[in-house]
Amino acid sequence: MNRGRGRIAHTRGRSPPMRWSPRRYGQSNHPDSHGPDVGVGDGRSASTSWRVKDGRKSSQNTPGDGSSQNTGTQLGSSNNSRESYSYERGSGCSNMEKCHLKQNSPNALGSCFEQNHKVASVPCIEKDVHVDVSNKLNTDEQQSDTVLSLKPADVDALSASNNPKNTADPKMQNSYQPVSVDHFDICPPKESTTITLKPSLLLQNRERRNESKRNMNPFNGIVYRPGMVLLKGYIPLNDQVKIVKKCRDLGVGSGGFYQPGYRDGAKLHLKMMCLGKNWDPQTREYGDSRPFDGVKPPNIPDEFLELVEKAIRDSHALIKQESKTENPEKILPGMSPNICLVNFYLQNGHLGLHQDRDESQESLRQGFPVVSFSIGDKADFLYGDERDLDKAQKVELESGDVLIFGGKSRHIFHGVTAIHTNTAPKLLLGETNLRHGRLNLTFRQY
Ligand SMILES: O=C(O)CCC(=O)C(=O)O
Ligand SMILES: [Fe+2]
Repeated sequence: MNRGRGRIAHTRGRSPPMRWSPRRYGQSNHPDSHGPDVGVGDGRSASTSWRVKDGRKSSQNTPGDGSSQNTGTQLGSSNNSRESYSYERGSGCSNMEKCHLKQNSPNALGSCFEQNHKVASVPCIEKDVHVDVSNKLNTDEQQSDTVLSLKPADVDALSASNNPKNTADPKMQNSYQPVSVDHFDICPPKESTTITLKPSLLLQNRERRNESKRNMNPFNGIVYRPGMVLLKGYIPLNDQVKIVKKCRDLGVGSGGFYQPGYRDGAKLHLKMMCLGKNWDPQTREYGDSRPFDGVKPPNIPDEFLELVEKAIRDSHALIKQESKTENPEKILPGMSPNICLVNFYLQNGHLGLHQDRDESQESLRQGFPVVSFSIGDKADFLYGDERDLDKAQKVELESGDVLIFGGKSRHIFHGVTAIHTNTAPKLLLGETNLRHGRLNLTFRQY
């Protein structure tokens, strides 16, 4: 599925205000509507830690009456940043015919979170626990190793444990949403039966020529606005390969990739792993370990930190040149990252417009930048001063690009609306076996 393609001309972020055309999204009335992005029942079970949410059975809701829905208004009432993702969640389940809960609403914003809307043949007891009986997997699901697989018996068991009467520990009743912690492999080993066609010699040569041109003639830097810089093609291919391999190894280990979700049960449409510190989407706080399994996130590899430092230095040189200022740090402060959020977007992955505001007050006040590495498939990155897609600008981020936003741009709303399948450099795929999708690393200083 390619939801974004062809909507808007790519104009390096200087595009006119965008218009989302609901009709292009089929039955959905909101652009951010999409299908599930978590694998469904392929027989492998995830090591999933289930905790009780609030003991209510969602089957008590009258289908379609909206009573089980969380609304953007509810979420929007808080100042916390990442919850704004939720505003961008779909307005309706794309599988309304089969969806047990029929959580749909004609209202455009935030009325339905498409919480992994798997269709259910048995009553679902949590909004995000649906069981797919359709046996229809989309491409992304087939690629995902992360599986929240529930059989009717599991649902019964969960239903029983979810009943407050059956819950031994009353404290558990307001505890964590289920988190799937099996380790998602961004570079799954090739199956012996898979025939991989090598990229044509012509294509490989073209990529090699581009790569050596790039090495001779460094990056192409663009200042989009004060404090926001894009370093096009900044990360050399061999460094991209190293980053992918490192993230792969860390991602399958302890503290590796998992399927994050919000407190209300909505899932982020990406896999995530934290380095340095843990960021918890359920509390939107940073901590030293992951609340759902107690694991301390791996350290940020030194090579990553060196690259961030260099990118900031080069951005300063660019700002100095463009703004004729002697003090580029005033426009884009430097920083020493101690957090790195690693996201992997499958083909239908995306991230709603949000601000990154969970770092310390001091960090935010100083405007310490977010430094973002893009690797793999291209993505449409949207940004603007308001949480409004119509007013956002778009920039296409490609493998090797580094985007930095700090200073006056630290609080931009930003998000990812589409991943362009099959656009990653073939050489990168050949060297790493990176799956289709996009790897994104954002570095911050707490
Ligand atoms: O994937 C991206 O480019 C942005 C990621 C992001 O905004 C985040 O992790 O907060
Ligand atoms: Fe962000």
